[in-house]
Amino acid sequence: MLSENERKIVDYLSKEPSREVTSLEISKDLGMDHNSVLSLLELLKSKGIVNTETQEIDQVDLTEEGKLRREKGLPEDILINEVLKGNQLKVDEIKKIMGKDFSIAITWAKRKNLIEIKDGKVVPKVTSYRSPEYEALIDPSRHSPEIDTLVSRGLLKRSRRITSKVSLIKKVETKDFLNAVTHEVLLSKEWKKKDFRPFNVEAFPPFYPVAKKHFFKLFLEKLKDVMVSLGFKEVITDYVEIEFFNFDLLFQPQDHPAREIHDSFAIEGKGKPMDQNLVEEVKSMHETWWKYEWNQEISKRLLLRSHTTATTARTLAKRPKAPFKSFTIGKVFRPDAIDATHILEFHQLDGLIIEDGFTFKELLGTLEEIFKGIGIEKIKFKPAYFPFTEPSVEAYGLIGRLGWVELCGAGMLRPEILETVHVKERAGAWGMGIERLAMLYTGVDDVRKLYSYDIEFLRQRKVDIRW
Ligand SMILES: N[C@@H](Cc1ccccc1)C(=O)O
Repeated sequence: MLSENERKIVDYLSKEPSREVTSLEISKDLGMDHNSVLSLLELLKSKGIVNTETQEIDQVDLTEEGKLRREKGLPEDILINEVLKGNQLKVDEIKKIMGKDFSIAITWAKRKNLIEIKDGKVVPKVTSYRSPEYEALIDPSRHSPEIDTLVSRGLLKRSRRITSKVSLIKKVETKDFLNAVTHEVLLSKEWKKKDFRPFNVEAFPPFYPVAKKHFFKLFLEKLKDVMVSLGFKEVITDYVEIEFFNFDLLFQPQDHPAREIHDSFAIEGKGKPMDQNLVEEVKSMHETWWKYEWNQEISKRLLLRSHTTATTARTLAKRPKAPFKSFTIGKVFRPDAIDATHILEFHQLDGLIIEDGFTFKELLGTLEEIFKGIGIEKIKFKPAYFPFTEPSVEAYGLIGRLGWVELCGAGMLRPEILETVHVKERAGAWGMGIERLAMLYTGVDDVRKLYSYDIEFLRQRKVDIRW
């Protein structure tokens, strides 16, 4: 049984059965894609209807640059024309006329001995010129010795193409089948005279992939779901931040190396004026405890936030009423050398809990709950240091064959911070990096792949979390 396209080819070949034709001719005459013709011929061959003989033919095609040169002319041709027209032009004048083609034009004109340069002037050595390569560029299918030169100049490229020589070896009745039961077919009673085309019920249907969300986006959304289900409210603030929220409000002194705990991307300009009462409170807190002169100008400097704890600082500045639970997930920016585990912009999740009598133990318990939410059952804590929390810890999770993996930094917000924002209750905070977790759950071994646009790669990704 022949398909409609197979039949078209057989019909075409049957017109002049003794003539040998090529797949390229079939493709051109029947208006079918050449690759489809090749695969249809393979089918016909396997059914013993045609014989094919594969040939490889060399062809040359114009490159993008070649197309341009064909339109505008070769640089040395343009140059020599200008020189002949302009009567001993200076090199500088030629430079102006030729623009960025100047050096290619001079190189080729000299190589071909068309010009010489004397006393800063370009002197022609011929009275007219048109390069033989240009003729070859107009019609690259003619085999001329210039083709090689054009290939080496990057104006033409060679490629090999597979074609087939085809001959019909079996006569087949190409029956005209009915494709469907239509109104006309019924009325004309055509169905009594002709057969219906049999369907191949074993053939695979074409694959139409259903669009889905980017797997990393999906991962971020799942994390949000966990936080929301634990009663945290989402807060979103901007990437461009003032040092006041990235550092000062978090009790990182301006003249202290702690300020350098994150190298950051500075941005030109200054931030808008802020709540001056809060500024005064922060100033006095820094000056009382760190004993230096706090400078408001420094706190106005702009940067790309280096941690999402800046969002927590902004939340605190609004003097939230306890009990209060918030989180943020967003990008942060730190200068670094990019490799499989480092990128300059990555995501963090920061959380904040304010509650009367909230304890350090409760903070650790909350973190355990969050990590359980994303399938990490075993967690341990190690003492750590952050300028804005005391006590501070780092949390580690036991993740499959990877062993203990660092998950986040956390601690009880320092009283110096809570006082400046007039929060009387106690507060816990934490910040965790997201990319590493996402890599663990999505089987990606290079952090850059989390941002991939490669459709094939993306189609194969799954977010594999039991939560
Ligand atoms: N901001 C810290 C993490 C952290 C947040 C909140 C409290 C304690 C630690 C970091 O980026 O490493």
